[in-house]
Amino acid sequence: MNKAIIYLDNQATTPLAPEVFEAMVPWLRDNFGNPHSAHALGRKAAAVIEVARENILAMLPASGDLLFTGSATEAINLGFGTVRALQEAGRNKIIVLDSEHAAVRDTALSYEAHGFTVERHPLGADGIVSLEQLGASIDENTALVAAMLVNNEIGVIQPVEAIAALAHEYGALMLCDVVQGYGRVDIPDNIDMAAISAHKIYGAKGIGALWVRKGIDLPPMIHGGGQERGIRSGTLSPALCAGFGQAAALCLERKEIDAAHIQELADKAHSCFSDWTINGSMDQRYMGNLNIRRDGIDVARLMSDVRGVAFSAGSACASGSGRPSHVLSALDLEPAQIKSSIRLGFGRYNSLDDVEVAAKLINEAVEAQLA
Ligand SMILES: Cc1ncc(COP(=O)(O)O)c(C=O)c1O
Repeated sequence: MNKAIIYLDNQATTPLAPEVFEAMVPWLRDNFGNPHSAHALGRKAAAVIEVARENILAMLPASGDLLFTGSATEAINLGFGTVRALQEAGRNKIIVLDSEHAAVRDTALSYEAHGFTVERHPLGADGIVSLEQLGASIDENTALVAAMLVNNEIGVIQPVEAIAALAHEYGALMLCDVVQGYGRVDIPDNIDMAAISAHKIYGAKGIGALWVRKGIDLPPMIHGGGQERGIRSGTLSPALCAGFGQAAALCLERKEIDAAHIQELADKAHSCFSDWTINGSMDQRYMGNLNIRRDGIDVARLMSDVRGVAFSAGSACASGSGRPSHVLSALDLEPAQIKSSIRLGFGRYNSLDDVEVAAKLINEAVEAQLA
């Protein structure tokens, strides 16, 4: 691991776990069979993919299938395909929370061109959706409600189980982006689809998956050789799948250890950054995410002054766009407060020392700015 830089950006991506690397190597170096070939080499590769699938399914609701994709973004795009059949049944409304990742928000918006109305549902000042307000928006025209489990920018946990129940009351489907929550926060049993990504759970980039409840009509997205039940054709990478499966198995095995470690890092960070204000709910949050603000600071300057710490100014996906974070805007923060916010993301491989040293560097640079 690169120790020259203290890595506190674990929502953008996580380092590869050493065990994941070990699980992938044989499938890159020695076992090159096409998993879709019928001979012994192919069957061996197919078998490792099925073991990976089972390992990933262990932390998802029972009674569903897992389709491998190239990323969570692709999985979300795939899942949205379900609205087509619902449109034929007269449903033409999609509801997404205002804090959804661009993968959900922009996919939803792309359906406006196909006759759907897309509602971006507002949040409370703590970043959590009001179930009462959401319930009033869902109706018999609603095809799909999409809500994320853990927010990538501010770490708040949405009441996904209750959201799915509301969607079901009106016969709508519920898609949950569990990218930041999988392996860390329990996933409710009543959702209909879930998108996950290996590189957020100490796996490799380039692979994600869509979990879909049995019986849901999911139209094919990529046509070709008929892999992944004919829905997502293309030769799977046994190495990426094996790594993803190992990453999931490790998350399950280490769930309590990792959670305790993250809590310890968060406690340390909360005391080191006591002069800052936390953005988003303190009660419903994943502790590995700390989005904080300090009035009057220039975050771009802070990031260039503190080069020894990898952290983020808002969402990594939005950074560089020059636009204010849509999630922080949804919290009703002033533009100046949004501009003075940073995101620190703690992970399995961070130490208390990392947090302490990073906090010292960041706080010193801030004091110099404010002096
Ligand atoms: C909440 C959330 N959803 C979706 C994605 C997209 O994941 P991927 O990089 O696998 O496409 C991300 C990645 O930043 C994310 O944080």
